[in-house]
Amino acid sequence: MKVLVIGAGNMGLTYSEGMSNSTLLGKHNLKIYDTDPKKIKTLNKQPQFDVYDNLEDSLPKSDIIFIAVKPFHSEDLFSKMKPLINDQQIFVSLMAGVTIDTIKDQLNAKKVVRAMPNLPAKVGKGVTSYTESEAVSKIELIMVRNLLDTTGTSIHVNTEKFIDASTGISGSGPAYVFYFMQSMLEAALKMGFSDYDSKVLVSNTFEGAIELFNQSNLSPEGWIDRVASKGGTTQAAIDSMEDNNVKQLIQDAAYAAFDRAVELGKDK
Ligand SMILES: NC(=O)C1=CN([C@@H]2O[C@H](COP(=O)(O)OP(=O)(O)OC[C@H]3O[C@@H](n4cnc5c(N)ncnc54)[C@H](OP(=O)(O)O)[C@@H]3O)[C@@H](O)[C@H]2O)C=CC1
Ligand SMILES: O=C(O)[C@@H]1CCC=N1
Repeated sequence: MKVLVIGAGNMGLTYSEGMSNSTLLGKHNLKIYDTDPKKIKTLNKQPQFDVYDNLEDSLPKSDIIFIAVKPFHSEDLFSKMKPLINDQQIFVSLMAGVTIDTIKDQLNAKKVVRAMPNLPAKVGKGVTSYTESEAVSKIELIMVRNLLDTTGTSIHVNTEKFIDASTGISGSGPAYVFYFMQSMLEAALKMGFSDYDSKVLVSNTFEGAIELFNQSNLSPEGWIDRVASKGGTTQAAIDSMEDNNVKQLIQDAAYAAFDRAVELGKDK
């Protein structure tokens, strides 16, 4: 099985690294194509990849093709790919918004998997949702899932609505967590802690809370109750968040990302 990754940016390179570290693909079965000469130069120093600066030499002989360019580059890319593809190839799009129908139409492809990963894939802790066009067989879907799982874990969804929805939860989600971290870091700095101490306080608080959550059956609300004493400091913080409608604002943000994913699909 030969795999080609198109676009060696955040996601494309992350997936390439994940797949190259697994035993699924032998040597010279993983190719990367990018248009940026600087990226090509850097990648050429990494022996685990076969690096290409053109589609003619990389695309026709590949079985599974990951597409990891920005959505607004897809139309131009598809027009260049179209004359070089065949009906047996499977195209796995990691792009936000771009629908399976758009890919089938603009690329003239039959077998398409649409996936929504997230950036913790870089450390093997990614979560990817995916769904497929009718022409993708069960065996082919298992092969794709195995590749997706090289970067963490995955969930299969039955409709593309859930790909757009998961963009609002897990795809963009790491940025919401970082936003929360940044806010706490800024509060710690304001209180007078050094950069280093602020980082230690905040990052260990996040890590510890996630670990507690993962090792129990308790909901986040259940854990809040364990932290908060009646009339105490945590209750003061939670009351402040509730008074300011923070929960609703976070939900609104997730829906804004979901809506934007749908909108990106309509732009095509
Ligand atoms: N970043 C994230 O956390 C997530 C991203 N995604 C999706 O992944 C996709 C890629 O995002 P990301 O990795 O962040 O983007 P990047 O801009 O980091 O990477 C895209 C890469 O593709 C290159 N490129 C552009 N046009 C072409 C082309 N025609 N042929 C080959 N390579 C090309 C770009 O080069 P150049 O820089 O010169 O344009 C760049 O190196 C997006 O569609 C996004 O929606 C999904 C989930 C999470
Ligand atoms: O912001 C974006 O559009 C992409 C999709 C999900 C995360 N990054």
